[in-house]
Amino acid sequence: MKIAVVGTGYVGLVTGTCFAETGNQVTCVDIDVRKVERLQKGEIPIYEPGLDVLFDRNVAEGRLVFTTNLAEGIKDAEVIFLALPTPPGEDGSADLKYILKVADDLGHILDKYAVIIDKSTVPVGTAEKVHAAIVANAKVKFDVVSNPEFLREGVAVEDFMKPDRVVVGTSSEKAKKVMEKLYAPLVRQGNPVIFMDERSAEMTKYAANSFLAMKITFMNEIANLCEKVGANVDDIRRGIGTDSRIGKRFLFAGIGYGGSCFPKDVQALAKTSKDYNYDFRILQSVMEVNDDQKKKLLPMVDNYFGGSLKDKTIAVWGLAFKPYTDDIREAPALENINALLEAGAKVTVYDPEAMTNVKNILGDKVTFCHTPYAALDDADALMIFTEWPQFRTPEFEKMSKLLKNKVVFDGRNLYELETMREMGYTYFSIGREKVVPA
Ligand SMILES: NC(=O)c1ccc[n+]([C@@H]2O[C@H](COP(=O)([O-])OP(=O)(O)OC[C@H]3O[C@@H](n4cnc5c(N)ncnc54)[C@H](O)[C@@H]3O)[C@@H](O)[C@H]2O)c1
Ligand SMILES: O=c1ccn([C@@H]2O[C@H](COP(=O)(O)OP(=O)(O)O[C@H]3O[C@H](CO)[C@@H](O)[C@H](O)[C@H]3O)[C@@H](O)[C@H]2O)c(=O)[nH]1
Repeated sequence: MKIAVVGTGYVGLVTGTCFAETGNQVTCVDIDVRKVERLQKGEIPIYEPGLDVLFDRNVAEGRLVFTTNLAEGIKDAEVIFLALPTPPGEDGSADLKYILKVADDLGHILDKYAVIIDKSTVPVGTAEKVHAAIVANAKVKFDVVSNPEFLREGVAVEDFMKPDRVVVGTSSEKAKKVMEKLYAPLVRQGNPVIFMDERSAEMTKYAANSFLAMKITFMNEIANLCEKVGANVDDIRRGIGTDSRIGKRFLFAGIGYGGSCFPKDVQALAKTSKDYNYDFRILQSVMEVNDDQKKKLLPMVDNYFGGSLKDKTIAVWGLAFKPYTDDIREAPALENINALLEAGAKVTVYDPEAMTNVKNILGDKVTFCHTPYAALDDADALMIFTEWPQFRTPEFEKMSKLLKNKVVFDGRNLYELETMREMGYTYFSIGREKVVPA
């Protein structure tokens, strides 16, 4: 099949590469000239594990090409994916300007039937808006389908190639057949392609993300209560996660959810509810609790240092919003670093993949270090925001020699309380008792 993917970011590049891998001829289109130049040279602009192998193979075999020219990119395409940004507008709603601009362009240049696929996360009613924007100028027939994406960054290739399910919203039999053919190689193990109408497909995406954000937030509230009543949230997680009705995943309490999706999608669903005069109370609480959770460690640090962080040096491990990505959108680390800087602290940081992106925002306001240990040298305390595997079993003896105070503020519950006690650390984590040296 000949496929065009418009927007070559985290979703578009993974979508394009994976569909090339299943034998399709894919052209990825992006307006970012520098990005397209890098892709044409064989460079992947994002860090996404496993993507390079598929990318290299499909570029080498000529199934994956890149252009900045939309008309050239969609020439002869049977399907055209829109994998464009939908950032929050000022009122929290998803901003559709990128999608509707491309839809308008498509209306002028479509010269044969194609299925236009909304892959971006878009509010209910967007497929109709995209249809209207194209039809205003189109000389040919086309269908607009809603096909939300559920991949997670860091495991995007695996999620895309082996999806739990594929959701397709369409009222067109012709488009349905095209979508069945397209996804057949990815659902061979029996995972379903679930067909529904466009509005339900659009809503399914927001329901999934909001539910997961709520699940995490529930555990964060349990964690906060655990601290007060003297219980351990990790035990609670094991105790309830083994109930198959609850499930083991997405129950990890921590420093709040971040990333490019959960925060904006919960906000956008709340805005949709408001637009339809429905008071979606749980969503309001989820957003409020998560905002507080992200700042949770700061008063503990402040208290530890007697109410002033002026001239203290705080080492930070982990900048990305989660491990195995370089993405720092809505990363809890950033908000905390800014607060530390405002309070007069110096900050030294280490992250295996996300430092370049942070450098673009913070410049020389913080010190970037080449190893986790270099960040600890002469620091007054360590804060942890991302559970990169290399932070899980550090050399505690070495850490003790580098740090001025043996104190760790851990937003990801990486260490056993017993270990920290034995090593003589003061250790603050989430939803577990504070460890103080005997
Ligand atoms: N990142 C994820 O994990 C993820 C997962 C599922 C769904 N989504 C949704 O997918 C959509 C895309 O997200 P993303 O993270 O890939 O975004 P992104 O910002 O990484 O990529 C978007 C790309 O679109 C390009 N673009 C903007 N306007 C364009 C135009 N007129 N023509 C061509 N290209 C244009 C940008 O240059 C950029 O490269 C969003 O709606 C997001 O909510 C994201
Ligand atoms: O038990 C957990 C699981 C996750 N998180 C946090 O939740 C955020 C999101 O994590 P994750 O869902 O793994 O990453 P994303 O790549 O943002 O993926 C989410 O958002 C995507 C974009 O819509 C969807 O496609 C995915 O299905 C959905 O999981 C991160 O800050 C995590 O640290 C927790 O705090 N506890």
